[in-house]
Amino acid sequence: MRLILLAGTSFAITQGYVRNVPSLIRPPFALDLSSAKDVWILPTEQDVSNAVHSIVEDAANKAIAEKGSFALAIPGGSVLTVLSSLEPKGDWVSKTTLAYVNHKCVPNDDLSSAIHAKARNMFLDRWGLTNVVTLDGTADAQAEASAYQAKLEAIPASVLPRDADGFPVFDLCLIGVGDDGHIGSLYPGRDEINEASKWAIGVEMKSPPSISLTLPVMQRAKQSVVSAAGKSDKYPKGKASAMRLAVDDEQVTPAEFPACALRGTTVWIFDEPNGSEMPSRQRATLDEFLAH
Ligand SMILES: O=C1O[C@H](COP(=O)(O)O)[C@@H](O)[C@H](O)[C@H]1O
Repeated sequence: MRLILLAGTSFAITQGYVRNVPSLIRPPFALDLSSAKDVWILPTEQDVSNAVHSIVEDAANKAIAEKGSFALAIPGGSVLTVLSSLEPKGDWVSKTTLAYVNHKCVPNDDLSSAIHAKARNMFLDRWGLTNVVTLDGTADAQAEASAYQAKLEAIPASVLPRDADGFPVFDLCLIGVGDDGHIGSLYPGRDEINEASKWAIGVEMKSPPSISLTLPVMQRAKQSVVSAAGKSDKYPKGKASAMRLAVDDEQVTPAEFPACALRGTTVWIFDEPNGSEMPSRQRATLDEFLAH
């Protein structure tokens, strides 16, 4: 892909298409909208869960070996269920700083809608992970987003490194995707996906509102992962069509389907049903994934 910068507007040329991508690109990050390269379709939901567990532990061990700490960002939804069956090995938990990719602006102990309350209940308390960047628990999304960014900025760069553009670089970012293509709380058809300088933003689309990490932060994680496996009450048919749009459809834009903006930077892991609309994609066993 080639990038042409013209009078403050960026055009990405991908596979013969010219796309107008206003202010989304903050060098040196190119928005690569060609098909995602790092896509794994594993046989079962359990395989996907095991693959994510392995990624978390490997990323933690590697980060701790390199810099003595592990900076992890997690979303809500099905990823919480995946993490709830992880039994941490070794002592990486005590060296982990956890942040949320997105979070509703509600009190942190609200078990019905606070990701933090759910995560505590499902695994954080059991793991003993207490070093968590939480919201203040108000309903003011803009103030919460500013405060969240300030809390992230206060984390030393030895724990949460910054890149050359000043953005934080999480060791691992697990990113939730909805079947409308939203990532974190960056929804289709809204301006938030274009945010190119803040680390966290307020999203007042639903009630209660949310905060979300921004696309540049998601893109800059050392490693980022989107997983989709099984079905849920929200997605009784799974997310097969959405995942195909996310990784393979070269016509969709981030404005229409934000998840496609992660193609160049993210590892995508699906079970067979959620990968079923990608018949030409290679299949792998869990062992092959773990050995790669
Ligand atoms: O709306 C949301 O959905 C995503 C995806 O949820 P999932 O249950 O389908 O994995 C979630 O990650 C995010 O936190 C939530 O706000």
